[in-house]
Amino acid sequence: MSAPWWQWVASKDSLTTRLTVAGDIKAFRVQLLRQTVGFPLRDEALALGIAPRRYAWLREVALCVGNKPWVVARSVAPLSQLQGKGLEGLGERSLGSWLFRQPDLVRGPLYATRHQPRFVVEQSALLADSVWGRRSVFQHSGLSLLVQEYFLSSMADDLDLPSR
Ligand SMILES: C=C(O[C@@H]1C=C(C(=O)O)C=C[C@H]1O)C(=O)O
Repeated sequence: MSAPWWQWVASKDSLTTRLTVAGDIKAFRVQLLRQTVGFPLRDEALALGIAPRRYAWLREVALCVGNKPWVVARSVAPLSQLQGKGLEGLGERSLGSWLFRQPDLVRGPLYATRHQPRFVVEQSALLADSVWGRRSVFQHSGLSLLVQEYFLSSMADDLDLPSR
């Protein structure tokens, strides 16, 4: 991985904040693609340490800067752990902004991937064009939340980042 990409992929602070800063005067916006209850994918269940047939909260978003999707993200949490967290009504507000306000937040290791995301295929405007992907599990008062983020080539173009 090139050094400029490492700065993005390996950073453990809020991606929402980083994108807001990098976008400069171009507006940052969370576009909600899907928020639903369902079963996690096998590898997601494994990452969370839960059974694959356990109901989970699934949230998919595009993080847009100046109306262009720079990152697509899918977050997964066991439904039973979400009680009282008030995340159902999050809508187009950033999950990251909420997470990083939690005083007891712990972030697990980051894992990088060159795979394309599997969740946005039906969104033609976002047709998987990921340069790097990553995932990590956040822990906050009994909640384990898997966040998977894929950095898209439109971000590389706008920020003049290398191809990988
Ligand atoms: C984890 C963060 O949250 C971001 C915001 C998300 C959302 O609103 O669903 C999802 C993943 C992240 O890209 C962050 O900002 O670091």
